[in-house]
Amino acid sequence: MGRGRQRGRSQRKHFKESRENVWKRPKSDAPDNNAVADDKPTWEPFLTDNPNFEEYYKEQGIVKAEEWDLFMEILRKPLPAAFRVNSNSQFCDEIISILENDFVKSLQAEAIEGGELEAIKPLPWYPKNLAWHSNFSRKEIRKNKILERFHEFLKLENEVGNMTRQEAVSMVPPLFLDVHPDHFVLDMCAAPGSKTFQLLEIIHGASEPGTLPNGMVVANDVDFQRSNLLIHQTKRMCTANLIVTNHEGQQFPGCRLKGPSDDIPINQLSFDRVLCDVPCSGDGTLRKAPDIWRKWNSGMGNGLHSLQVILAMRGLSLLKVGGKMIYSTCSMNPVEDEAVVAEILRRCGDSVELVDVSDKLPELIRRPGLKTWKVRDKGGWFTSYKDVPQNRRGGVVVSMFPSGENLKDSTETTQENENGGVNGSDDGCKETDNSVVDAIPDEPVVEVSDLPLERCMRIVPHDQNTGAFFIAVLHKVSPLPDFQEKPNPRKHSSKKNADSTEKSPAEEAVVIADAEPVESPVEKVTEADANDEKDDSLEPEKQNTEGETITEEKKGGNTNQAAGKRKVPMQGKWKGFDPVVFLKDETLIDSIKEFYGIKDESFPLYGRLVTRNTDTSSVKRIYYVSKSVKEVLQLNFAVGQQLKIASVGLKMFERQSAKEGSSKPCSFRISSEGLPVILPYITKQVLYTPMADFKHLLEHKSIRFPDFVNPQLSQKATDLVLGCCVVILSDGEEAVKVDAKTIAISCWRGNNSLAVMITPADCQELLERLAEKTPKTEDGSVNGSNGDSGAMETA
Ligand SMILES: C[S@@+](CC[C@H](N)C(=O)[O-])C[C@H]1O[C@@H](n2cnc3c(N)ncnc32)[C@H](O)[C@@H]1O
Repeated sequence: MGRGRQRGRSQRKHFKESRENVWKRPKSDAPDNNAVADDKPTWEPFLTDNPNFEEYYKEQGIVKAEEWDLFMEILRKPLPAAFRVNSNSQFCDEIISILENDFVKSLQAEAIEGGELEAIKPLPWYPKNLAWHSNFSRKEIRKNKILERFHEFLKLENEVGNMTRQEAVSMVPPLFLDVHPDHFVLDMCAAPGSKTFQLLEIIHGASEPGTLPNGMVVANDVDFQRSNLLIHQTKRMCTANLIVTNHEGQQFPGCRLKGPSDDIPINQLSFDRVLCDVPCSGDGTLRKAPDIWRKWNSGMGNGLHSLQVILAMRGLSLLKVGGKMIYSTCSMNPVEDEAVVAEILRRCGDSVELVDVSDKLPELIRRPGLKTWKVRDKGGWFTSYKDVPQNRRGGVVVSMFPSGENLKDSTETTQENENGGVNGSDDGCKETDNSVVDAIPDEPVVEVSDLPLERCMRIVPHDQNTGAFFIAVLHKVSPLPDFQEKPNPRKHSSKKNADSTEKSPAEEAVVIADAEPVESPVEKVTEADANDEKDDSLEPEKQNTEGETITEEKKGGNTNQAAGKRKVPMQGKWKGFDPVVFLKDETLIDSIKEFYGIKDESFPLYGRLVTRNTDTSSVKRIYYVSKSVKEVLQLNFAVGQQLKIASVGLKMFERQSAKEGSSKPCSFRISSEGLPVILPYITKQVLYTPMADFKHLLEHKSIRFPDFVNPQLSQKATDLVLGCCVVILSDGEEAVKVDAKTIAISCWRGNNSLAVMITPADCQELLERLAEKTPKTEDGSVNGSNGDSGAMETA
């Protein structure tokens, strides 16, 4: 059975930031206030004008003068929807085939009606026809009756993890990162997680069923609520190779052990690949988030520049020598793009190169990075830092300019200004030979960078009917200058309080712009939801003699709980975060192994199971972690829990609820999320079921033992021990070898019946896939289901 699907998510909640009416706004927002006040909110299209925006980008020469009108025309049009098929899904080929053979044709008439030649088509630059562009906006797909079947298809496949709706240009950065399955990858600003999902797909790309890659992804985001979107997003992918953390990227801990340790294979946290997809003004997403038209001003980009520089610098310092990092934004603004890349190249000297990737993905139309640009603030335009009056130097910093130098006073010793930008070139950085055209004293100068910034890429909307994006590929060729390796001091914090949810206007715009899930039922997230082992009181952790923070597991009752008080969860020094605890309770682990017939040599459980509760007796969920994640967790314990972990591993076992009943030998059932990974190793509690009974089970959610179509199955089902079992679709009732195409579901063997333990969406999706596999009879009906529900008993 393949990965990339999750059957049985519980507690689905709806994402409150619904983006319905994205192209409408309340009339009260309109500058024309002549509208009569009315209790009823009235809606009108968003304004798609902003003179400041136009003036800014004309002046920057972002596109040639003759292209300007087309650039603006396309920017004002709603963004066509794009989506990706999950390459790890066991139904990947089937989904692509449905797109190619069904929807390409069936939607064409509607596309022609709208003046387009094609309704949907694969993005030519994305490998293996996995990514698709549609000529309909998201709103059209939602509202147009003729597109209803397509809409339902997208919704369902997105929900079960077979597809992801993602803006086309946002799919680009992971493709340039050159990730391999054994890489340790850091996604520094990861929420809501569409690129993390892509990175995980690549990491898992070559794995056989039941095997895990050697690599892993650490997905980090400072914003707790957005991290929960990310957790939800990546749950749709069956992965034990992910840690989600919640740090300011510029402070991301290096977890460096002071001395070598025989027990811990790695002695610091460093990465082969880093994705630094920074917070930005987001004007590349104007077509998707037209409210940015109203909010946009040049201060948004200026205000983020210094944070972007220090995020990128921290990314590079966490990168291994020989590793690669992508710096990307969904902004067109050179102050957030080329100026940041230029500054990090200056700071890193010869240790980092900007990679020329012009020969990669030739079908992707992009433009070279700019070599010259200007800086604007309320005071006007500046072509050089020397022209910036003293009273504007708080907001405009020298690193925003192409030379990165205060040309007039370049010999002066200058200091970091309050925004964290660096004045002058005496910050220990290599001097660059940026040229200055027309550098006559007191005359306006045009600075042109001599750094190879043309190697950066800018994707503009009118080249291929997309949003805009900026991407730079960096290669660390040697250690950074010493002083650049350390995390940035707190004064560079992006927020006063790292855990605060307060946002600058620009960050707010980002949140709106890239909160990808629109109508998908993404969980509404709260801190309590994320730490949803609410009943679990937690033991304070103890320090062992080597300074290791340890959490003790107790076999007895929970004394804190007895006291009737819920303590604030505590993960080492991190308040509000449940602890991460390696499960060491041998009795419990042995009972699981015995019940499902798992041999530890083939599928190690010891050392690979973690919980979020110090008290084993009240653990509700047990997570499985890959060897790579285990090693990072060990290192993290050894360095005093520097990582603030929001989520880790793959939910593998869940305590049976009272509703399900109890199974004496083992009180943990296999979670649908974890099933694909453990399936090849389960030798007990398995029922091999031919198509007719398998479909019957999915259709009716439960079968009473006498009602199996195949009478031998009645006996085999009765022979299972009361409790969780796994039903595998097979040709007969005999065991089959599990492979990537094996279809299996978690079930519950009750007193008199067998019941599925997967969500209705998962049931529906499986039934649709199976209908495609089932030969049709002459009258066109589908074979393999007896259509007779019989009397059912729920678990
Ligand atoms: C452009 S979005 C990232 C989009 C994401 N890479 C994706 O593809 O889904 C930028 C993210 O940076 C986060 N962020 C803002 N400041 C940050 C900081 N100092 N450290 C880490 N993340 C930060 C925001 O919460 C936001 O989720």
